[in-house]
Order: sequence, then C-alpha cells, then structure tokens
Amino acid sequence: MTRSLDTTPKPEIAAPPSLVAVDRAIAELRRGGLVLVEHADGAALMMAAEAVSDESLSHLAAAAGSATLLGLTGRRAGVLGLGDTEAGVFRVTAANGFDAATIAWLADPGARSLPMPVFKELDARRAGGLDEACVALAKLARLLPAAVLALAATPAADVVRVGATEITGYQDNAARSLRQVSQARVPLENAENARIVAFRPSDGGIEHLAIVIGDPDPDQPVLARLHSECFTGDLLGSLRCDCGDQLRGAIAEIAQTGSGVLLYLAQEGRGIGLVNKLRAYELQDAGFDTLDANLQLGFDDDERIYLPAAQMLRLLGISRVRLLTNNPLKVDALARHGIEVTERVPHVFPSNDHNQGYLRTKATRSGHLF
Ligand SMILES: Nc1nc2c(ncn2[C@@H]2O[C@H](COP(=O)(O)OP(=O)(O)OP(=O)(O)O)[C@@H](O)[C@H]2O)c(=O)[nH]1
Ligand SMILES: [Zn+2]
Repeated sequence: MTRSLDTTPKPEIAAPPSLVAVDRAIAELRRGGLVLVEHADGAALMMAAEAVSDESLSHLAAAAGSATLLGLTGRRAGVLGLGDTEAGVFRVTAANGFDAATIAWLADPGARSLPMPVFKELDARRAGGLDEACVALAKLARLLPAAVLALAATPAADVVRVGATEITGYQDNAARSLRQVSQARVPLENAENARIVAFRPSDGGIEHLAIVIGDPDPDQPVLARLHSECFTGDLLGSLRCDCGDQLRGAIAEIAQTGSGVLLYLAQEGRGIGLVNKLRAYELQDAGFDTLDANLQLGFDDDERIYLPAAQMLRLLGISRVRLLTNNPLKVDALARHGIEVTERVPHVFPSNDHNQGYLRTKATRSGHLF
C-alpha cells in the first residue's frame, strides 16, 4: 500500500521566549523604536538606520548616555570605500556622533538624490558580535542592513531587550518550529487536483506554503520545486524576472507528470524583502546588475535560507526529491539539511526583452545551469 503525505494540521506549541524576544524587537524597529541588544561583550541601544530622524538620534544618544555609532555590513562599507571586506560588519564613528542626513547617505544608496551632508571625520573599523547582532536584527526586520547604536551601560528598564544569540539563532529556531496549521483543496488552472498546506512557526512569524499536486508517494523521490516568493513576478506578471513563468511552469509540469510539491517560500527578493527589492530595481535602472544592486544596498547577493524548505518536506514525510531548479545552491542546501536530491530537473523558460540581462547574470555570475 502506498503512503500519502502528512498534510494534517498539528496542535500548537508554545513559542520559546527567544523567538518572542526577537519578534518584539523586530516590531519595535519597524515602527522606529529603540531596542536594547545584549551581548557578552556589552549592550547597545539601537534603531534601524532606515528609521532615524535628528530627534530620534538625540533621543537614542540621551537614553544610552553615549555617542551614536553606525553598524554597516562589510559589503556596504566596501561600496563606500570605508572597508575592504565582503564579510562581517563595520562600526563607523563620527566625531561627536551622527546626524540623520549623514546616516541616510551612508546607509541608503537611494538617498544620493538628497544634498550631500557635511561629513564629520569618519572612522570605520571591523566590529564584533554586538554590532553584528544589531545589523542582523535590521535585516530580520526586512529593513536596510544598517543599525544606529549607542553603547549603553545602564539601560532604561522599559525598553524591549533581546540577546545577540537570540538574534543569530532566530531563523533556524523559527524554521525548526514550523508545523502544519491548515490545509484546503484549491483546484488550479493547470493542476485541478491541488491542495495548499500552510506552515507556521511557533512564534506566529512568517508563514510558508506547500502546494501539493496529485498524491505524491513519499516512499519514492517526489518531484519538487522550491519557489521563493516574488510579488512582482508571481502576481503582477512583471517582465523583469522569470518568476511568474517558473511558478506557473512548475505547477503545470508537476501536474503533467502526475504528482509533486511546490514549496512557496516567504523570502521575497532573494530574502531581502519586497521594499528592498524595489530599491534594488532602482539601482538596476541606474546600471547595476541584479547581484551588484544587492551589494550596493549592503546585502549579500542571495540572502535566502532553505532550512524552512527542508523542514516542510520532512514534516510532509518526504526525504528524497527530484528538484526542479537551475540553481546548484538549492541542491546543496537541501542536501546539507538532510533532504536527498536524487536528480536535478532543469527549469528553463524563454526570455523576454526585459529579463535577458537578469537571466544572463544568473548564468554568468550566480552559477545557474541553463
Ligand atoms: N534581490 C533581488 N531579488 C530578485 C530579483 N529578481 C528576482 N528576485 C527574486 O528572486 C527569487 C526568485 O528566485 P527563484 O526562482 O526561487 O530561484 P532561482 O535562484 O532563480 O533558481 P531557480 O530554481 O533556478 O529558478 C524571488 O524571491 C524574486 O523576488 C532582483 O533583481 N533582485
Ligand atoms: Zn521575480
């Protein structure tokens, strides 16, 4: 007798305090508030660089009792000529602290249309785990990867606090806590026998979806596609990328072969978020390719993670897949997370006038196999 996939909803589990602390901190940063980040080497009050004004900067410095500092990724520091590295985080200091215009100029390439501020003497050095955690938190909040911080000896009692290790462990811990929460039959244009299964992490964070087509046999390698969310391509039919074709193409191909699974992963813009992807598009229109635009913003060229995908496959009962992709990173990542990829199935679609350069860059610089 063949088995079926386990798509049934599972009981809720309580979110561990570590996930909750990061969630609270993310919400606070996104509304322009202050967060206390605690590390073995000390603590800092921080704000997202994207959210600062002159008033909030003075408030930050006064609350911490020290000057404001700016944490930038090595990528962004390199672009600015302040550092020479691709990895890690740099701490930038200005004599007596920063004003909002200088922060904007340093953190946001889109701010170049504003008048250039008068820079105070800047100094940039490779930073340790405290600054790294602050920048990582801004990234988790899907904001620009830059943090304004002030070292805090005796922090105010009423501020949201989070530990550096809670921040660095957040994505993995959230992925490990995923569980099926609901499912429904949803006949699709190209796959009438389809079900959507929703997965939620225990902290109520970002949900991912599995589209199960037909009745895959988990004892055989399952035809699978890992699709990263692309609002512009998937929903609006944007011609800048190939995502819409790849999404609908995968659904059609899986249905034609009989059965399989498409994981719809909530990591828009190769993990930088929709707002930052639009910033990257602006930079591309100014001449940067899709990878360099990410680097200009201070991100890596690809910020995606595939532990959530591996975890969803495991929860469904799938341990072996035939993976529809041109991207060798996806094959490696699944294998690393314990899912055997028995075969890579190419997933190529014709280009159009707008996405030729994008596809060429994927092939020449990202190692996509076309
Ligand atoms: N940052 C950024 N993300 C983009 C851009 N164009 C498309 N994306 C995102 O790239 C992701 C699509 O990648 P996928 O189709 O999942 O995978 P892939 O890496 O192209 O590999 P394949 O499996 O071969 O398709 C989506 O999250 C899109 O939003 C861009 O110019 N900049
Ligand atoms: Zn796209």
